[in-house]
Order: sequence, then structure tokens, then C-alpha cells
Amino acid sequence: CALTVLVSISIASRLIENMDAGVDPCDNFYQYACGGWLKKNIIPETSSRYSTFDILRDELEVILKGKASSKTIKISECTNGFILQKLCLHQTLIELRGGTPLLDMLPDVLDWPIAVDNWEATYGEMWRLEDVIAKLNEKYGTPVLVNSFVGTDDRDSNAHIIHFDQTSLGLMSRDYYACNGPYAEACRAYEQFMVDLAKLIRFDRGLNTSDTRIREDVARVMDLEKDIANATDTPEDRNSPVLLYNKMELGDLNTNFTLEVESKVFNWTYFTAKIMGAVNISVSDTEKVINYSPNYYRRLNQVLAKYTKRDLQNYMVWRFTMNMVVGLSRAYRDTKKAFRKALSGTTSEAAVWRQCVLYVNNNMDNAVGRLYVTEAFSEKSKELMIKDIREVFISNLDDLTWMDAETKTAAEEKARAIRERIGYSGNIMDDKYLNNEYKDLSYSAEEYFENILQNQEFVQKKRLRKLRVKVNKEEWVTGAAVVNAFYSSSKNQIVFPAGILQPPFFSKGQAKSLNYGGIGMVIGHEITHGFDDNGRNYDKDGDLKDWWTADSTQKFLDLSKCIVDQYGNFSWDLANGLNLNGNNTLGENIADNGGIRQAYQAYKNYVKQYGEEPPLPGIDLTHDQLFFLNFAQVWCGTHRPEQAVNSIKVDVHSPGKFRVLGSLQNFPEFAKAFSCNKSSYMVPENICRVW
Ligand SMILES: O=C(O)CCC(=O)N[C@@H](CC(=O)O)Cc1ccc(-c2cccc(Cl)c2)cc1
Ligand SMILES: [Zn+2]
Repeated sequence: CALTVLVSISIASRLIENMDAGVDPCDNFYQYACGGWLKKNIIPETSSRYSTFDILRDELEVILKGKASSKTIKISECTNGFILQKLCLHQTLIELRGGTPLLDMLPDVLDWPIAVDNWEATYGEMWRLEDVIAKLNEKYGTPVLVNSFVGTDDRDSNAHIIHFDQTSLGLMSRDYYACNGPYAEACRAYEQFMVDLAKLIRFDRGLNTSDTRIREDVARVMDLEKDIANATDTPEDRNSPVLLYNKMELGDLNTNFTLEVESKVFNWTYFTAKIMGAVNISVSDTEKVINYSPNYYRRLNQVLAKYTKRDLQNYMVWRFTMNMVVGLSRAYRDTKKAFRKALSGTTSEAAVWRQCVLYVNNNMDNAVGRLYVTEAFSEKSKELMIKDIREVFISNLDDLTWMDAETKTAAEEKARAIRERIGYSGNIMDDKYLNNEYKDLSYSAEEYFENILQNQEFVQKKRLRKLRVKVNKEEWVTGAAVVNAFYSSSKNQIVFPAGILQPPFFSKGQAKSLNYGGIGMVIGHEITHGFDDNGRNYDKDGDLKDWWTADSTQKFLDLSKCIVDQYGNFSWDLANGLNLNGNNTLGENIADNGGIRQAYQAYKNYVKQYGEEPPLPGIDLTHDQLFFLNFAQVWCGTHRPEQAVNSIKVDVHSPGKFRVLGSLQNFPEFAKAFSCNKSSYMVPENICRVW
């Protein structure tokens, strides 16, 4: 008992430290909940966003650092992990090798014209667009121009199928290519990054590094990528999975999506066969494929007509080299510094050990997950209240006046069919399974860069090999050492990895009001993803199939519009006062709004069944109020302006502050818990509600 008291006092002090009780909770609950945190914390130079949520991730990295550097190599595949980790840390060795590992592999992709002389004479004749894109894709895991990948068939969630889509851009969002206002510095830094890297490679190759020729090439690459950016569909035009789903035969692409470079016609079948050939899978004209971006490919042909093979080669290899400097010496990493500052605002890169832990976790998540779970996860943290929250979601369906009975029945079936994954997959505790997963990897103890290349090829080939294999619905979509949660529409599965099953989200030792306001909210959020503007298009088996009546669909769209407008009206001071994009964040906002309601009602059900909890010593708030306080404090934090400008364009989540304010404004139980009156900011005239 003494321990419990001790724990709860420390919890109370955390809650009190973060809040600013001087602010009226009905005026601005975010400021009330996080004012203390904002006064006490400054964003580290190495962070672009710093919040309670991010601190959990930083702390997880510290735990992995402790484990990964320990000498005990229990399972052989950890050997690979430790080699990768140890070598990554081996700065002297990496320093000694300079840019050599990169220079050695550039010929394998027909080199980078900007960084070599007489490129046309050496490669011009043999050059073929299909060959370069295929090689960058299957061997280096870098799709450029034509993004081809093997994924689940939306309309047959047990099968894999080849997809074609538009590719990502160097500056992340197509809006940056206006290169004006907040984007001017990003464009300038991006261009300078390309110049500096080209110069450094030319210098290492003993070539002349005069600016003029380099800047000419760079200017053309920038023009090319601006044209490509304008050819891409906007996120708003890509938010309906039904409209994205264009199934056709591979041969049809040759007919309907002609691409031509210097009067050479791009052969889609030859191209795809080249990629799949890397894993000994043959494809022909009749291979079924899905084209997610027909408009992009139609526009792309007009872009290609304006450029030479040199321009295209410069662009494609740039998109690869810009991501490879991280594995080279300081001089190479420094070419990216200003670019990183312009996009994230950080003035110094994360500590090397953090980058290494992050890299190994992202690329060997099951090995690292094993270490994390063994070290820091207690089985008690698996006892979540998923059942309660699922039941609340289902019982809430009855109250929805806008949904007809037929659609409600289907919604209930889907909600009941959602499968849950908690903590970690049993596989990672099985040495045989782990060793088998990494048996084809054999990292060298000296060549960090080559290990990265080996890993890119290993991961990419594993993905491509799935084409002729059924979807494994038991597979986890995430590692265990991850502070996050997931919903998979094709598996109709919710996942809560070990990394998020900790305070403030959850702990057996903390009050239920805090657990429901923490992990309870996340559980509701993930369940509601199955019913947001994207998830609702998939049925209980994860297939893209319409289970809605036309009337209920129309009602859903009308109610969603309320949320689009509400969040679209939030202007974000940190992002130059830009308004949030209510369309791109709709799914997350629907999920937040559903989650808070379900979690709170589940908590009230708990209290009805088991009685009020004892008051939390050290803080005079009711448990209803503590529920909302813990909920809000997950997002106590702040952003660098550059990161704010970037995230408002690319993050499907609204900024934390608005996630808290927006969902509480729509939830009258909040106003009741803090006795807010009608006129206050937290109690708007009209509120939005979907689920
Ligand atoms: O890293 C990021 O910025 C994204 C984190 C992110 O939202 N992950 C989600 C993954 C997903 O979207 O299913 C999981 C999740 C995390 C926190 C919350 C939450 C907790 C308290 C209050 C509020 Cl308004 C929201 C809800 C969902
Ligand atoms: Zn979400």
C-alpha cells in the first residue's frame, strides 16, 4: 500500500507539474493541462518536435542503447544487429572510408552525370530508363519516377498484387516547390545540398569542381522535380481508396500510359519483369496490376518530353545519393546539414548512438523488439480494456440517428471482427524464428555503408517475393519497440506494441481514470479508424467493399464535413498562421473524436460496475477531470517552426494542441466534468459528431 501511495504521489506530481492551474480549463484546456510543461521545457537542438509523446520515444532509445551495446549476444541474429549497431557507432572507421563506398557503387546505377565527366560517352548509348528505375527499386529500395511495389490487393485482402503509384519528392510535399515564402529557404538549401554533394564527389574523384557546370545541371534537376511535383495528385485527390483502385493488365499500361524519353518508349512489361526478375518471378503482359495514379502517369509523359536522359539520370541518382550520405564520413554528412535545418529546424543532428539505435530498430525490428521486451516490458501491461471499449463503440451505434439499421448491422459485424494484437508477437521470443528471419544477412564488421546497401536489398527483395504468396494476416504490422499504435484496414486489425504500454498511457499501478484517458483513448482511436473516411470503405474481412446504404453514406459525408470545417478553421501560429488542412487530417480527427467518447464512456461503465476509485492523493481533481487531464498531457509539447510548416503539409495527424482542443470541444462530457458554461471557448455553439 505504501508503494501505491508513493506511486500515486509521483503521478500526481507529474500531472501538477505539467499543468497551469492558473488558466481556466474552460477557456483553453490545452493551456490549463500543459502550461506548466511549456514553461519548464525547451526543445532540444536535436529535436524538431518535443512533447510527452516524443520523450517516451527518446527514453525507449536509451533503453535500446543500454541493451544493444551490451556484449551478451544471446541469439545469432542479434549478432547482425550488434554488428550494425556497433559499426554504426564506429565513427573512426566510417571517417577513414570517406565517400569511397558510395563512389564504388555509383557505376552500378550508370553513375551520376553531374559528378562525372563524359557521362554521355560512357553511358549514353547503353542507358535505358527502365533499367535505371528497376535497379534503384529492386536493389537499392529507392523508387523514383515510376513507383512500383508489391502490396495487398484492396479488393482481395488475401492476395498480393503489383501496384504502380506516384513517387515521393525530395522536399516531401508538392507545395514546397512553389519555393516562395516559408518554402524559399527549403528550396535554396535543397539545391545547395545537391551542389555541395556533387562538388565533394567530383573532388574525391579528382575532377574539377567549377560551379558553373554543376549549377547548370542542378537548375535543370530542380525544374524537372518541380514539373514532377506538379504532375503528382494532391493528397486531397488521393483520399478515396475506391477511386485509387484501377485494376488493369500490365500490357494495358503500354497502351494507355505511354512514356517516352528522347523518342525511346518506356516498356512497362520489360520494366516490371526486370524488377520481379530480381526475385525470379516472371511477369507478362497479362499480369494483373493496380494503377493508383493514372493522372500522374498521363501528366508525366508531358514532363519527360521537356528533358534529356542526362537530366533524368541526374534526378534519379540524386534521389538515391541524398539519402545515402548518412552512412558516410562527416564531410558527406555535412552537405545535408543546412537542408535538414531548413526542413526540421534542428541545428544539430541527433547523437550518433540515437541514429544507430533508430536505424537498427527500423531495419531489424524483431531482433530489437526481443531485446526491448526482455529488458523493459512486463506481461501485466497486456491487460488492456479493449473489450470494454469495443462494447461501447457497438452500443453507441444504437444512438446514431443518422445511420440506418442495415448499415448498423454491418458496422457491428465489422467492429466485432476487429482482431487485436497486444505487446509483441510470440515469434520474436523464438530463437529459431529470429535466426531464420535474418539468416540471409551477413553484415561485415568493417563496412557499414555496404551493410546498409545489403540491408536495403534484403528488405526490398523480401517485399517483392510476396507477390505469389498469400497475405499472412497473422503477421504483425509493427515491431514491439515502438511507441505508437496501429489500425490495418486490410487486416481489420488493431495493434498496441509494447512501446506504448507504459505511463502515461497505461500502468497497472496507476488509477483507472488515467489508464482510460491514456491507452483507452488510443484503443478507441484505433477502433474508430476502421470507420473513418478511409477505413469505412473496407469490410470486416479487410476487402474494399461497400457495406453502406447510399443514405448512410451521404449522412456520414455531411457529418464529416463538420469536422473538416472545424479543424480547417484552426490557424497554427507556429506554421506562419497557416490553417490546418481539414481534409488531409479528417481520418485522424474522426478517430480522435471517436476515441475520447468511447474511452470516457468505458470509464463511466467501469465506475458503475466497480464503484468510484479512491481520490488521487496530492491533487484535488475528480477522476472525471483526471481522465481528461491525462488525455491532454500526452500532447504537451512544441514544434520548431520549420517542422510545423512541414508537418502541416505531410502529417495526417493534426498538431497535438488542436487534437486535444478539437476533440474536447465536441464532447459535452468534458464541459460537464469542468462545469464549463455555454459561452466558453471549450463549449462551442455547434459541435461535430460522427461516431
Ligand atoms: O507521432 C505522431 O505524431 C503520431 C502519433 C499518433 O497519433 N499515433 C496514433 C497512431 C494512429 O494514427 O493510429 C496512435 C495514437 C496516439 C495518441 C493518441 C492520443 C492520445 C491522447 C490525446 C489525443 Cl487527442 C490523441 C491517439 C492515437
Ligand atoms: Zn490515427
